[in-house]
Amino acid sequence: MLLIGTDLVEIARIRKSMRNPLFCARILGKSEYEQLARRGFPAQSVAASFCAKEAFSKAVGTGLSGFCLREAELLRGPNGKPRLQLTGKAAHLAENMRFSVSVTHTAETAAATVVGWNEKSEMQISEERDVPEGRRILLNMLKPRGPESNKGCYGRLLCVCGSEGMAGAAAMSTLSALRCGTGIVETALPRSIYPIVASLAPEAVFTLLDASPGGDLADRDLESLDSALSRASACLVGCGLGKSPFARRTVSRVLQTADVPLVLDADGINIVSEHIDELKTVRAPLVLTPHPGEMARLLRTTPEEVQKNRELFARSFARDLGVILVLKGFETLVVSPQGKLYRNTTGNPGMAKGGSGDVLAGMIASFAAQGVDLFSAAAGAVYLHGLAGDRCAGTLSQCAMLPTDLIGKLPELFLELGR
Ligand SMILES: NC(=O)C1=CN([C@@H]2O[C@H](COP(=O)(O)OP(=O)(O)OC[C@H]3O[C@@H](n4cnc5c(N)ncnc54)[C@H](OP(=O)(O)O)[C@@H]3O)[C@@H](O)[C@H]2O)[C@@H](O)CC1
Ligand SMILES: Nc1ncnc2c1ncn2[C@@H]1O[C@H](COP(=O)(O)OP(=O)(O)O)[C@@H](O)[C@H]1O
Ligand SMILES: [Mg+2]
Repeated sequence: MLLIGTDLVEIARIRKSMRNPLFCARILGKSEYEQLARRGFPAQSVAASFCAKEAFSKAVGTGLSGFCLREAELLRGPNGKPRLQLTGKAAHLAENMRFSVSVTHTAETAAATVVGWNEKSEMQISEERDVPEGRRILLNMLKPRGPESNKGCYGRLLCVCGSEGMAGAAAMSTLSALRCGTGIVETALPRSIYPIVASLAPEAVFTLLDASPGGDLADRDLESLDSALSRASACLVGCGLGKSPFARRTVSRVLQTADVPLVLDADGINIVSEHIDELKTVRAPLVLTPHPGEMARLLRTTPEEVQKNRELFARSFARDLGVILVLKGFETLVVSPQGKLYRNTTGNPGMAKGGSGDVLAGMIASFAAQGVDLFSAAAGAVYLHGLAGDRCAGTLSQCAMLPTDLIGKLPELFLELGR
């Protein structure tokens, strides 16, 4: 976009106005006033300044009432070249624009022409406007990896996930966390499923837990869990954990002791939904990632009611409990306790398969472990997870695509994001 404004003034008219001693102070900005004062306020130069202001007002299309005249100053560089210096409302009007000015005069008249153009090309502006919010969040939060960085720079995520019968949930959350760049992923799981998960995720390290003979978490394991938590920069609890006494004690221990960001998913949510006020006593920053069924358990209502009131319920839950809430499903919502809301635009029904949520939980937790603020970690992961889903649908079909395919798509997407 190109803007142009021009103005012509009788110098005699300005000379007359200058008989009022306040005239120059009223129309000239501070630097402009000082430059002209040093030259004894020549009337033709004051007239040129006046023209430049009027020409600028025509270029931006506001007229002289759109800003204070002192805010558009005509200054001269050491070589005499004029330029416009804009402050206040005038600078605001000129946002993202650059201006050039040219002035001239004869014995009777002074004139100025102002030309303005976009600092960024039309294409750049339209490209930026077209970048979806989720992608902007992702690009802001994913810093390029420094050449001398090491795994310690990318966080240590503790995943407390999996149980006999649901080893897959532990594997999928561990793998997706690894694929999102965390330095170390440590997964705490029942000893019986360790060989399965370790063979699927050889990069992870493991803490093995044994249920006591009564089916509860053994005292020895409480120590292992505490020690793993003390090493972690974030923790994910709940994917495929079940609701056994062992799972309940594990969730409660993590909630009570963690002071790093916590992602609570699946059975982590199901377990706290039985005594939801416990969430108010948790010191750690929290993200909860319920699907509508889990949200219904949290609110003691039905999934149908949740679906009818998604935004209202998500907002009030996040506010009342002081947590980030990710209400999953078509157009997943991410809401902060302060009322910030992200509505996702990616994803498709091909993701409506057991395991998609476990993949998402690992992604959010991975970003949180790398130090990304929890709202961005959640919104960025939700966007990326849906984008992976859309790509998978395009190549594998909504029918045949699998949650593990979402993890397989991540490298291609990170490459496109330049990370
Ligand atoms: N391979 C593995 O190891 C896997 C392990 N997994 C692990 O399984 C555990 C149980 O988790 P889960 O989500 O499968 O069961 P659950 O909480 O009872 O939810 C179902 C209920 O919620 C409702 N509902 C759900 N979505 C809804 C929607 N969009 N919109 C509306 N309603 C919806 C649904 O209602 P319905 O439609 O049936 O009336 C039903 O009542 C958990 O630990 C998880 O991590 C799984 O991740 C799979 C892969
Ligand atoms: N129709 C849909 N459109 C977009 N995303 C969907 C759709 N159905 C499911 N998903 C996404 O798939 C994931 C399912 O999570 P969840 O129900 O917890 O699965 P699971 O626990 O089986 O792993 C969520 O991220 C959800 O938003
Ligand atoms: Mg789930």
